[in-house]
Amino acid sequence: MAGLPVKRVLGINGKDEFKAGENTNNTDNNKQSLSKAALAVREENDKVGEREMVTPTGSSIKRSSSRPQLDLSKAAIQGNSEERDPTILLPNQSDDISHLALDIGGSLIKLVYFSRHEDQSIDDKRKKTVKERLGISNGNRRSYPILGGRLHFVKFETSKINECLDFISSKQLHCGTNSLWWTSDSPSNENAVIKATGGGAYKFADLFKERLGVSLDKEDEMDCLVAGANFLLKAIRHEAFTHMEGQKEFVQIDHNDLFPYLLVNIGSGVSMIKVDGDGKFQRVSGTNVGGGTYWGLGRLLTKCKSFDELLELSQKGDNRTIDMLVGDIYGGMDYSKIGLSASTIASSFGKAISDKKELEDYRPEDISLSLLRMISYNIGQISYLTALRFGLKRIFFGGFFIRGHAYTMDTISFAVHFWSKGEAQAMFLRHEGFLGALGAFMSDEKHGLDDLRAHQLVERFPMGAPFTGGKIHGPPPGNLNEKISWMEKFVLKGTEITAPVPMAPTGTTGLGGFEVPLSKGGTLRSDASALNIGVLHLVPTLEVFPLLADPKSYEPNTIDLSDHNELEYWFTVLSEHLPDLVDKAVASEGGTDDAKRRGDAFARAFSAHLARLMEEPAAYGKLGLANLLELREECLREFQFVDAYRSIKLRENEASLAVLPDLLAELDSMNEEPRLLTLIEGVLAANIFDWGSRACVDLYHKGTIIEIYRMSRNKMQRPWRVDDFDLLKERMLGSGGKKPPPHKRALLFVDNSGADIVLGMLPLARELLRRGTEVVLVANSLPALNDVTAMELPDIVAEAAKHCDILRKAAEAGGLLVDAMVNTLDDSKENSTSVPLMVVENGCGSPCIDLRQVSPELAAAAKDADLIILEGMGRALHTNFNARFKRDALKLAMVKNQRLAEKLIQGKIYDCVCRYEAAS
Ligand SMILES: Nc1ncnc2c1ncn2[C@@H]1O[C@H](COP(=O)(O)OP(=O)(O)O)[C@@H](O)[C@H]1O
Ligand SMILES: CC(C)(COP(=O)(O)O)[C@@H](O)C(=O)NCCC(=O)O
Ligand SMILES: [Mn+2]
Repeated sequence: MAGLPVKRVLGINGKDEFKAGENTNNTDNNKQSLSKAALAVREENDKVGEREMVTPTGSSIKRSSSRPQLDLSKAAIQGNSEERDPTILLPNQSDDISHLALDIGGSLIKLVYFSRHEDQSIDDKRKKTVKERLGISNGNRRSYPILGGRLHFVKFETSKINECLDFISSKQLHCGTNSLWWTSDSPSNENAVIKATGGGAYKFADLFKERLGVSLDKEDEMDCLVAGANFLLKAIRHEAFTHMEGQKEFVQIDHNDLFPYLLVNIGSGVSMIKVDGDGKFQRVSGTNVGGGTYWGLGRLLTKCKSFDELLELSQKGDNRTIDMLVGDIYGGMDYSKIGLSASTIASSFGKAISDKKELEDYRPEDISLSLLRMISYNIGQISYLTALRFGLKRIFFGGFFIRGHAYTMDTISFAVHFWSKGEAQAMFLRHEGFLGALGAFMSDEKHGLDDLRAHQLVERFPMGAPFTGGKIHGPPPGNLNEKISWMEKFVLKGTEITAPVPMAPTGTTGLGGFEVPLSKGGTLRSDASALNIGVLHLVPTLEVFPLLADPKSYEPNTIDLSDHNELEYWFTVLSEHLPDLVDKAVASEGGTDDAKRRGDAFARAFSAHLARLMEEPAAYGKLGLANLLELREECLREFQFVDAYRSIKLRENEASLAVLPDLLAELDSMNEEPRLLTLIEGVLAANIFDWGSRACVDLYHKGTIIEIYRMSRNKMQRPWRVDDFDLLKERMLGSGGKKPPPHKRALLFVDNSGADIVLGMLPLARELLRRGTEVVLVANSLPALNDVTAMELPDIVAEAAKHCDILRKAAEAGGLLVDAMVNTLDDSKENSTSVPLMVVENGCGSPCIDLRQVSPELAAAAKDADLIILEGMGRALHTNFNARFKRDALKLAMVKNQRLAEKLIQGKIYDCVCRYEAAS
């Protein structure tokens, strides 16, 4: 292979070939289906109407955008029109059909609203052919009452109900509630009804009628709490967690073993509900000493202006100055006979009776902590006693008193653990205070949420989340421009988002005693930046990959970032990559001022996410490396960078296609056995073209695509670090003169553009086709780094097919060449006898793949597949390295990171993995 003739040499960074910002967008978002990734892209309002798509073959296709069009009628500038970027109000712009439910409590108003874009999926001819081949009917989508959309969570202080009304009004959330919201019926405001629960549904009914013209349809509060909790516990994978001594751990809830449990909702007051099933429950207890008590009494005693201020004070407090401890009574000794340590609180605020001090003589910090401990501990204890009374082992705590606050949760957990002697377990819910609002939302008929399963929900964390998951200050950002302005103003000035998170104290156990909390920073993360619940995307079409050997125990991530060293390492890798990524992203959008501004906002937003996760790795649910890599792509899309590596991909495709004929000729001159080896070597060598790897990007400065490819090939020395080639060879070619039957259908999860797909995976696909194996190329639904997408692949295949009869016939048979003009080697258009070559999208927009959430096309294609080939670091190492399949699986990757090589395969950078696992 070293002698591979090179027809054209294209420089990786050659200026002639690559003009930053050239407008050759062939990767407009995939409008062929509503995959999870495609839905994410539609999240943001995009102003692109029609785009011209230039394919690698040079043909230009007009495609109408899948994005909603803006309704500019009655557009007006808000505020000062002299400003450089004044806010433009689009009163008639409404690309969403919304639906809203409220929980108006004594302290807070919780709002859950649903939005969805029109169903704009387009089934083009090519896609139809693939669907026909795979036996996918369009009918099944209609069986879902909901077509997909997003659930948003917002809260307001009840005392500021006008802000809430303004929010509803500005987002027009009250419109459309009267129409069948899961259909596309046009919204109307006449006799609109909003589902509402909580006391405020009664108290503020007239105000809603007066201000918004809507009636509140009241739902029972307990019904709603239970419905909300049951939904979250069944449908959200990382919803419930334990919190002990500062350690947060997500609990996998088995749907079949959820009931009975005790639900403790700590709002202003506290409700304790024994839950036996959906709609089966009884409010068995409660206490009037709750969140309202802490906030109310705390405000009187400390003069704090807000709940957060009070909570923040507690972090600097020392309750020993005000609480009477066992040691105070026993002269510094434990009362060990009954299991009480000297540091156990004997009497909350007990010291205040014997001292001659007045209120002013106590530090507000100490008062706040004493109060927080008193109330949390008391609730934990009553909860346990209630659980004991009904024989319940599991207690879930909700309500906004908890507010994700480590010390509060630790105190409650401690009480439950202590009194139950470890028998009962306290668990907390990530959507803590939204149970009632969610339940009210679900009480609407035909919402369809009941039927949703965890794999149909994708949680995303856009920077709008401070507004959706947090407290609203002023009008919500209506579009990207407003969001960026907000980021510039607030994120830059305030350091809220990167502010330290309250840490739980370590070593809080003892015989019922607690030490003083060791707060890590002085400040509590402000509510407005508490990004720990995101927007829930409902994607009913997603499916679990059917060939997973054990879907229940499947964990996509190989690298668990709950290990702090690991997190720190990847945090640094991603931070260092950021400036280069921003450059590429900005260039991909023409390098305009607007693109620069968006690039800046993207960098700030992603850095904020990283900082947040460094402080609290489990803030968004269980964190693995795949989540971080996906978050980066989502964040790019949030700031409308559709495809940062577009030009690079095009250039590399072109360079690789130019040398493909020579590679194919050389392969054809080989015997079967060396050919198979050369093909696998080729895949591994070509996997070096990875713009996500720092080491590889440095390498690209040193040569042309073809030089690097050739160098990489030359270094291919067996045995590879993981080398199951002989097993693969035996399965493919047999041994002792016996020829095994070929695989029926292979799924090839492809990775990067350029050499990787053209010189690596396509030749391997061709070999399989030649042997009579159907091939399905599985590619990303949306761009991620330089990964090839399902949209781009048909044109690449069409180009390659010009040079290869096998590929051409198979692509024709697979319906891939329906609209590409292929300069065929064979003019006759006889019916192809070839097995088909097809392309399906995987439903992802990330370098990694979570096989619990794949596109329906991929799931259908998998049914007849008996070989799975996963290629690349993201798909085969960072994720799925340990995944077991029901069919034969081949995992191929070059390890382009020293640390990963050491950790995973005890090797070094550029080592290769060829892991073959026969069906299990
Ligand atoms: N920003 C906030 N303002 C007021 N109270 C808050 C805030 N954040 C958390 N809380 C706490 O949450 C409690 C309200 O919890 P919630 O579940 O909303 O109950 P309710 O439905 O009774 O309002 C308050 O009493 C207070 O202890
Ligand atoms: C993002 C990637 C997983 C993509 O790799 P691929 O799947 O293309 O082989 C990989 O580039 C990566 O892990 N990059 C970060 C590590 C580094 O810069 O060393
Ligand atoms: Mn890749």
